[in-house]
Amino acid sequence: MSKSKSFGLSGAGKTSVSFELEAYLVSRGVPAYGLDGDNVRKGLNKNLGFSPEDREENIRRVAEVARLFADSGVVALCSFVSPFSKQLIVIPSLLTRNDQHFHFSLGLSGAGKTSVSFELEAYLVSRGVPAYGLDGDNVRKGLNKNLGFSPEDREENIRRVAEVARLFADSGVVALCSFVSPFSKDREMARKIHKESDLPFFEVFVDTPLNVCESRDTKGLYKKAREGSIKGFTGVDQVYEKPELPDLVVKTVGCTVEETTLQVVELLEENRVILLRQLGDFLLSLLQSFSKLFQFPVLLFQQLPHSGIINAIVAHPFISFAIINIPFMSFGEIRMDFLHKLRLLTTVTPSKLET
Ligand SMILES: Nc1ncnc2c1ncn2[C@@H]1O[C@H](COP(=O)(O)OS(=O)(=O)O)[C@@H](OP(=O)(O)O)[C@H]1O
Ligand SMILES: Nc1ncnc2c1ncn2[C@@H]1O[C@H](COP(=O)(O)OP(=O)(O)O)[C@@H](O)[C@H]1O
Repeated sequence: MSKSKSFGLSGAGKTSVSFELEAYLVSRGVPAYGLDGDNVRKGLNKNLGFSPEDREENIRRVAEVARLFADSGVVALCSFVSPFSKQLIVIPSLLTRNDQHFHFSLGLSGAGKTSVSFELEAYLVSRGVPAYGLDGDNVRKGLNKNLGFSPEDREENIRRVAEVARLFADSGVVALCSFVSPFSKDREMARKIHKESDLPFFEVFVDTPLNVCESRDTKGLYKKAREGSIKGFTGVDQVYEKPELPDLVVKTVGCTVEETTLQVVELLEENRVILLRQLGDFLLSLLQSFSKLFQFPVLLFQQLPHSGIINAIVAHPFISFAIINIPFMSFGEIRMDFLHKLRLLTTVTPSKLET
């Protein structure tokens, strides 16, 4: 996979080459996403103009976002008019496109946002759902390294994160964002950015009491804040506005990271971001009756929800191959789609299959 960044004069054809390349890569199963003036200057970099300083900041942010994409396994194809050329790292990946969505987890420092987000990312990726965690560690050290913790900087931090998450969602990767995000208006802005693009947005409040966060003091920052060597620390000398209507509230006291994560998984299942567990049961029972009837069904599966089911199917003596493309569909729609595909492959009528 070659590294890619196109530069040139406006109208030189950079964007169309990038689009062609994106389509080519995606059609061959290589996740790729084009970043250009259209999707970056209208969102993430809309507060930048065209002075030399702003152009430099524009490219710096693009390079940082491309790095995040590369880190998530998506080839970033950047088309910009710019004299500041920097090579972008591109990591080929076996991940496939999936439906878009954005998950925003917020809470005090030490609440458990990052732990839950990591666990959730691993859960989703292991099930073939491309996901990538954005947090203070990978964002504040790169894209947002020119921001601090004043209310204004926190607002800009969340705005940029929401814009980057929107790009991730647009590329087909679930963006899992863990930020303290102490101000309601900033969270509302993040929600609005997604709603305007018709992207699902879930706000998860990791509700861990301040005294617990403080006793965890995972980074030793509460101690410093109490001693006064850090100013404006959330929960100590800066306000934390509790979310009024989050999509989910999770607790972390008296339960493990896995248990807390499972509650978020359930939220995503309920909203059909990930497949319902019952789909697996349905497929297995259908396959069993199908193979009983015809001995050699030919089926090809894509994006199976649970690895246990894949193993059970692959191990099945009568099954060689299966096709199901499972996007953002309801259980009933998936069922219809499955039956339709089986009909194409055989002369079996759905009513026969259902018996
Ligand atoms: N003043 C102050 N207040 C709060 N947090 C501070 C501060 N200074 C540094 N840190 C560390 O930075 C992490 C929070 O960054 P965020 O980007 O999530 O903050 S915000 O959403 O812009 O409010 C947060 O990381 P987490 O512990 O992972 O939440 C802190 O470790
Ligand atoms: N159920 C739980 N969910 C999340 N974290 C938990 C849970 N129980 C204990 N913890 C611990 O709390 C700490 C949370 O730290 P971290 O995830 O870095 O928080 P944050 O990202 O909100 O600052 C970790 O040490 C983690 O192991």
